[in-house]
Amino acid sequence: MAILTVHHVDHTYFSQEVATEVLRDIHFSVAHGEFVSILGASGCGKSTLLSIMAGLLEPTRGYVTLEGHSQNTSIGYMLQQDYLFPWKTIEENVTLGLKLLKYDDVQAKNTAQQLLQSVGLPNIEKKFPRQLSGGMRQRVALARTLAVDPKILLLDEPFSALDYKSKLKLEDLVCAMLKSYEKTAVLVTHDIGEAIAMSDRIIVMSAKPGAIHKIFDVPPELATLTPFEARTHASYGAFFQSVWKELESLEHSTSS
Ligand SMILES: Nc1ncnc2c1ncn2[C@@H]1O[C@H](COP(=O)(O)OP(=O)(O)OP(=O)(O)O)[C@@H](O)[C@H]1O
Repeated sequence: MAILTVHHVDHTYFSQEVATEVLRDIHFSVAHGEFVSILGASGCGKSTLLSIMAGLLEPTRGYVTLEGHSQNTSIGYMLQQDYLFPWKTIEENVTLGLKLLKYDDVQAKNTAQQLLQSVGLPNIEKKFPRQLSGGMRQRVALARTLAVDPKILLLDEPFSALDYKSKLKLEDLVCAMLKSYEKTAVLVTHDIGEAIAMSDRIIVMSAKPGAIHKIFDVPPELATLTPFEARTHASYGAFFQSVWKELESLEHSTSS
């Protein structure tokens, strides 16, 4: 069953009387528990689409539904930067959303402690973001996103600022957490390997204006593995090539 549907969305930015058509007729659904990646060239409108899905931006045409209703409560958003508040402790950062949801202090602290433990960061509640590495901060951001128990997580290149090893480790952690909390996710990325390793389906977007060019089902022998295992599986290379060719064909069609 579809948890989120993007219904024929168009978007045009208007600035200083210049109209830039960024998205055209984007239509797709994401099933409960599914992991979908959106892959496309820089500037093709991926972040714009994610902002529309999160309800942060009103599309020029079309709409988004969450479980059949016009959205947008219960969506978690995780970005390239962790956006932790530097003056708040890790515990305060993770419990912030829970406080807004009127959790009492003890409940909020327990939830934060549990989540920090599951992302491999026990005993850091009283520390401040500046005392943590980039990878640790993104793990805190993941705990904060999951704390409010969103129905769907929207991930906008959350690993791109990390070193390669931290990125691979966080990919595995995110997938494990999504599985254990039975969450649905949509990831925007430039990284074909990351999209293959993490997803069940990959949406390839063309540019100017951004449109859905092709949707790949990730072969089940890869989709059922952890991201790290998928990257080293025998069929990874051939599938990588198919996705790569599709992106290359788009580049040539726009540059010719
Ligand atoms: N607020 C805005 N006003 C006008 N144009 C904008 C605005 N935000 C984005 N754009 C333009 O819309 C297009 C799509 O931007 P968007 O950030 O959605 O693309 P993207 O695929 O996420 O890019 P990247 O992969 O580089 O992050 C770009 O040409 C960008 O310059």
